[in-house]
Amino acid sequence: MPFCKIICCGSGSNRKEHGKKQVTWRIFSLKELHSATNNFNYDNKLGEGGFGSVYWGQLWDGSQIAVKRLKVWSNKGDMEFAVEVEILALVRHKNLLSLRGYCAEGQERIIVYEYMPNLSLHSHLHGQHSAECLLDWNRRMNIAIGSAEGIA
Ligand SMILES: Nc1ncnc2c1ncn2[C@@H]1O[C@H](COP(=O)(O)OP(=O)(O)OP(=O)(O)O)[C@@H](O)[C@H]1O
Repeated sequence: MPFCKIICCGSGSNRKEHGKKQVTWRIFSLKELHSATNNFNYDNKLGEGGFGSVYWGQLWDGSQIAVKRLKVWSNKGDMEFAVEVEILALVRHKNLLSLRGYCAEGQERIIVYEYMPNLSLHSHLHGQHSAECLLDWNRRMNIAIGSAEGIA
């Protein structure tokens, strides 16, 4: 899903706050992101998608971020990067992941998002947390409607 990252598991009150606050994005330096992620340390790795690896990081002000780093520079990767940044910079919705900014230095292409704790919806539906999570049909319907609202 290249440009519509849907928030699924953040805490309710934080999500509302983020929905109202018009958080603006900015350009990050590579140095700042190295420092925030402990040099893209393996221990900070949250996961991996088609674009590249995603790392947890913390900025100087204490705020937590998720840092997605393009694995190998290519025209296709560069295009995906531009599309995702452009769209996320334009849209703000409580059910969409907020863009914190990006970094484009040399061949590095990095997208910085707000950090979403509590793992992905996929892991709650089908992964290791599906047994303990107990999502009843009511909650599943609310998630489906919330996702549809975010996409719309
Ligand atoms: N903002 C975030 N906060 C917390 N974890 C995240 C965040 N973004 C991504 N992750 C973690 O990193 C993993 C990979 O994210 P990514 O967005 O690359 O996945 P994808 O949608 O499958 O990939 P792609 O669309 O690039 O093919 C996610 O499954 C999730 O565990």
